[in-house]
Amino acid sequence: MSDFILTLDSDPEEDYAPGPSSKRKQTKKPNTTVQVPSKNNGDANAGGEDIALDDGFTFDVGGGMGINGRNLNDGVDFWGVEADEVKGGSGPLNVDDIIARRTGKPILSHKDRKRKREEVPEESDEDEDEEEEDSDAEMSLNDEDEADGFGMGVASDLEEDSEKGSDAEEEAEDVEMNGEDESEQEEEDDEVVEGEQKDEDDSDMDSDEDTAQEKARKDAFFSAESSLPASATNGETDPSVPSSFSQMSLSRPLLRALTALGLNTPTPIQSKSIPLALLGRDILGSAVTGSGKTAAFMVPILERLNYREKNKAAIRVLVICPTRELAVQCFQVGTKLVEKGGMDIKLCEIVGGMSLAKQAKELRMLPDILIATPGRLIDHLNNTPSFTLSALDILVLDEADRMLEVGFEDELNEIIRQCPRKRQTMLFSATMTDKVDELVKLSLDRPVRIFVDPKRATAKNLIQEFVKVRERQSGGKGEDRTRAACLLALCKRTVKDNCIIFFRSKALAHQMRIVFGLCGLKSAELHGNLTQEQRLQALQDFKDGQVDYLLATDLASRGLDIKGVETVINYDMPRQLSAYTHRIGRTARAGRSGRAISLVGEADRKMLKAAIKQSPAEQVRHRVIPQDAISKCADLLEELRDEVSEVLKEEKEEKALRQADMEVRKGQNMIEHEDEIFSRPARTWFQSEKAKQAAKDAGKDAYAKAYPEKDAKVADPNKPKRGKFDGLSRQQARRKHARDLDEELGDQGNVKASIRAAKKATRPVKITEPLPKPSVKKRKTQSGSGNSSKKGGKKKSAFDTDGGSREGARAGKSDGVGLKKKGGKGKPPGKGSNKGMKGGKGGK
Ligand SMILES: Nc1ncnc2c1ncn2[C@@H]1O[C@H](COP(=O)(O)OP(=O)(O)OP(=O)(O)O)[C@@H](O)[C@H]1O
Repeated sequence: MSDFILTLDSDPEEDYAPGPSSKRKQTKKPNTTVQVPSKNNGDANAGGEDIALDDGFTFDVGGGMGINGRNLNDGVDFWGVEADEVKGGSGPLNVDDIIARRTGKPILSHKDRKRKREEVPEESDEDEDEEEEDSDAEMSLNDEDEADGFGMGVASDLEEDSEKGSDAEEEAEDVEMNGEDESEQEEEDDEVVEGEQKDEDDSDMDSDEDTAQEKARKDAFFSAESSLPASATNGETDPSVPSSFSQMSLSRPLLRALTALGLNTPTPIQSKSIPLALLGRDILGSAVTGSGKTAAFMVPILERLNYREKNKAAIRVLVICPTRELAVQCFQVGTKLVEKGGMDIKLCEIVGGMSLAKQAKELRMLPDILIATPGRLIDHLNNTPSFTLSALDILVLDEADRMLEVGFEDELNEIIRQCPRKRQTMLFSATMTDKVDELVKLSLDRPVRIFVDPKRATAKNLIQEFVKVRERQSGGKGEDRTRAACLLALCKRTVKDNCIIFFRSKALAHQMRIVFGLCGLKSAELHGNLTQEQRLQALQDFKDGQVDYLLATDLASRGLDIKGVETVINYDMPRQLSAYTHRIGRTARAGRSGRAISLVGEADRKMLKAAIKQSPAEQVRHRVIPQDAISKCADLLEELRDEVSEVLKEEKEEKALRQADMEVRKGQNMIEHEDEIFSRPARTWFQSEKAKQAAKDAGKDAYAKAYPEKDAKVADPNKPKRGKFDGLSRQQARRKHARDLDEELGDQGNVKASIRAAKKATRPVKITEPLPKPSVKKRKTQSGSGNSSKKGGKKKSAFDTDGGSREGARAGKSDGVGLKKKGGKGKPPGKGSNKGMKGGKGGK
């Protein structure tokens, strides 16, 4: 493999043009009525590591209540009150505004900066000078590093990489070897990851290695190829596989719609699955990302609906998607086809975060197709009267492997339970599982497996680059700091726009957005901690080219089809190969080109190997970012540290203000709409609170397994074990030692014990606080205070210090004050006092 991997050793490469005409359109913001987010957003990613910028960071979820005159609110859920009934609001909190306020400069997109330069040439010069100055300033900081020799070692190291780094496997080995001399903490991390990776190996990487038993089960479960029509069973080269939509005997309106949308020739997955789907067969479909799987199920659905009994309204098709964004996108594809074809088919999207009342109203109209996320669908199944799935003919699970994962399991079972047994079921994903155990629960009926080019996991025109991240590259400030510096260097020098950057945690994505803003890079974030409005806005801004970078969690990794995405950057490698495949699949879609750049650190080495293993060698590159660029960015990050904290602080304060404002408005709405709100029956859920919590915990566990905390504590075999005397006082330790010795010596134990006692008696006693020396007589009297109290004397408290038991307890020690040696009778110092106490008892 080594011969095929190119090394890119320099960064400024503006001329790199991943895709022809793939630029996103700069459009005016449309008035859209579609929304996004979800509770089940595939974004089980909360937590995870943070960069070292601010550990105590808490998230802003923004105001989010404001409608702000935008048309985004049609379906937004305000505790059941229609959106237009909610008044006021100040719009979502935008961290860019805070940054602009603090820096006094608006953050412009790459395109806007360019346009500004073109429009006002003089200003443009100024701007350019400014940028130059900035970089000069950074340069000088970097020079200091080089002057102290720090840069040299790393530079030589990188040169070494460049020479030998043409072999990606070697690269992985290299990372592995480097791990050996890392810190203790990192060794701990390694152990955690290795354990996890082993599991992943089982589930994710070796799925194609079936045992004979599993093969037999699959043969029994799946439809035999011979039972399929010739057109569907053979490969792409088979002339009987339809090579055009017109050969599929589709109705005119549908053909018209396909042509209008520019879908002239079916993709391989479409060629193979549409004819079978039209026959009503259950399908398990898999093809690389961006290969047109949505149309592969949407076209046969619409075609079959064209021939339905039109006088009988019913919900006939259900498409389930794991995220709201994906459901919305799927709804849009279906709606466009219906509109362009002028078909009489009603679609309805049922996703979380949108108005329940509005959705209930739409459900009552009995749309033909429902496109839903699981949680909201179940909510309606339980709480919207007369809504049922009893007339369902077709069930589609988009991103089916994700839907089969822990976290969605219970909800999926509940939905399947409510679907009629006799139905057509279609499952699609780029990383589709064909494990029978997972599929049986969907009660498929002899499904047909359509795995297009199963050996190919990624798109043909997708270049995958890997950047090695080493702690010492940022002056030993930690791997996270190096990662952040590498990312900044990449974005400042190479990837100027049309880029999605994936992060393992929401907090990290947010912090990096602030860093980007302070560096003048225009970005938006997309993850589950944002309000629906913020998520929708982020996606729209990115699609419109208003922002250059979309900083996202895995919420955005599946299914999203955003035209013009040229680069995907993995700030950190995901813990599952399927997640990696989906992330990088956001670029190089529908035959276009694209590239994925992954920052690979110590903990990522297994995933790196797996990623390389699943990709053709000619698509894999080793990228080297020049050390001086990394150092400059590391210094810049250090400089920005305080400012980032300040922005976070300001954001938190603003959020608190908005929260208070929101509460007031919420209260007002509650008063205004009290009757309506309280007249509704309480909503129910299919699970008990306990079961819901258990499912949640299972999801969390699965997440924790997939995303182990970096600093998770694991047993370190090198760590010295707890000593047998740890936690014991000196006296207790001596006694224990003596006991052990006695046990060891057996019969001789008594002799040794006497010797020890004699030795001990000759030891000087410690100097302690002098206490009044009580006379033995007095002690005796006091010790017998229990009796004396019976005789009418006041009972002494155990805490009284003027005698009594406490004094007695200390007497042994106080007796010896003044380095007085004890009498050589072998009596330990405390014994006298004990005796005194006993004497008291004896007085009873
Ligand atoms: N027959 C076709 N001809 C040209 N373009 C097509 C065709 N079918 C689909 N496309 C386009 O390909 C792009 C990707 O399609 P789609 O989102 O369905 O891919 P996918 O396989 O579902 O991807 P993922 O696995 O990431 O979910 C879309 O922009 C779509 O318009």
